[in-house]
Amino acid sequence: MTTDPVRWLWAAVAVGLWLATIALVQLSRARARRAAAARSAALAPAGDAPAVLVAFASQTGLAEELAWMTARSLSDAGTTARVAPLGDLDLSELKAARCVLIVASTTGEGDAPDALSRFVRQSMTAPADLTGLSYGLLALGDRTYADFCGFGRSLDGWLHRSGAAPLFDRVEVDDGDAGAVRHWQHQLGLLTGSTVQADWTPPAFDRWRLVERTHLNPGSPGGEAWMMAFEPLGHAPAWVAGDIAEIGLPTTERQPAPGSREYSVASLPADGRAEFIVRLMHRPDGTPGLASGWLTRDLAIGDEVGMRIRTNRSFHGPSPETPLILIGNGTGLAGLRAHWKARAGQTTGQTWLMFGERTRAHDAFLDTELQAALASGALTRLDRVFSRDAGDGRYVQALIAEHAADLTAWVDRGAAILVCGSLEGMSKGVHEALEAALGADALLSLTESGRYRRDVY
Ligand SMILES: Cc1cc2nc3c(=O)[nH]c(=O)nc-3n(C[C@H](O)[C@H](O)[C@H](O)COP(=O)(O)O)c2cc1C
Repeated sequence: MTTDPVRWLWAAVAVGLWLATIALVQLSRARARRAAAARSAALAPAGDAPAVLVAFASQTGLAEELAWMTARSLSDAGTTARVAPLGDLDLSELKAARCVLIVASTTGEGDAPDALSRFVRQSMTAPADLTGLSYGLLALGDRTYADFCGFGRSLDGWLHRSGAAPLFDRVEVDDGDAGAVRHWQHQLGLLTGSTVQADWTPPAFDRWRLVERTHLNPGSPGGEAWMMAFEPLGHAPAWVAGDIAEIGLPTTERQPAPGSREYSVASLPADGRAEFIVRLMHRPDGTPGLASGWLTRDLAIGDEVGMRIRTNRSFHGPSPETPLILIGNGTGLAGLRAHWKARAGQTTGQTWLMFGERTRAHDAFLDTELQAALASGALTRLDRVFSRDAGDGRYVQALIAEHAADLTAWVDRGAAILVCGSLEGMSKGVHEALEAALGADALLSLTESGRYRRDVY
């Protein structure tokens, strides 16, 4: 044993530090426990208070799917949850919820999903009084767009200005990034005090086999467009017109991480197959696009792919009696086709298709089928425009201007409008043409009542 007083002094200091560290750790653990308890209290339905609200703002269905997974996580941890579209809530309902978890995607150019247009106009133009409301926000976006998570961010700012208190920092998800989604799950775990988190991997992909591939536009000045048909091997899911398929990409050297691409489904379960229109894309160096090159070039008839079909509520059609105006360009014909097929053979309101592509000679996609649909009454009217044809040079929006009076009459009779195709150029041009034909207010109220819907990409 040492008798050196300096060593004794150092030993005493070391023991003191050690004790202080333990005390600090315990204090911070107690603080963390108190914070977790406070957050759980924010979640736990007090008395007969309603369940925790999980709200979603979704354009193509992913935010909705994640909202349901969030609710399931909460209920697995013993916290009752209810799911609602954010756009259907008014401010008093939101405030009364006291605790809301929101999954919000961004669409267009940093915009809110279409179903939120009324909410944005009526509720978000100025700060509201949401004091007493706690919220967690999962913002979905994609960094390849200029305004990453634009809507999620403005929603967060508005909630904050309205006096609502964030439970944790906004979680931003870039293109479905699994790490960010796990972070959201972790936050849910802290809220509910549950450490076990069910696996959130989305439903497994079903196996499908490529059975047919047809070149729709040989000789076109534009990129090749292919109609591709897949048959299910085993389980065949149910879906409706407007839904979206995710096709799994093979992992290769160029694509080491598993990925998927989304396509509008052009057929219905009754067809016994899932059909898509795929445009062969090229990268700046001229090589075929990763997914489109694989689908239209490398995949052979008989080859298998993994695929799952996702509900895309914001592009579902109206009731059969409602007159329907379908507007689109290029591969957007796929999403529209499922709609007129769904109305074939039913007593329906009239169905009018407006379609734009490059040349009549090479790009009159599915012409034989369109003529048959006209003959059978599945389509009642067809107008097409070909932008590269001599003396024409107009895009699909030109048809709206040209037939504005008829279009207005259809809308006055209750028609719904579905638009499918490219975001750049087409959807903006079509939107402006519809505003010019119908008036901005009328178009807004069509959006709000779900009679104007878009699936643009
Ligand atoms: C037409 C379109 C426009 C988009 N615009 C943006 C955007 O401006 N900013 C962004 O961060 N993400 C944008 N995204 C990416 C979406 O936010 C992302 O795909 C999200 O997961 C979609 O979720 P949802 O299925 O719930 O709508 C856009 C996606 C599409 C299809």
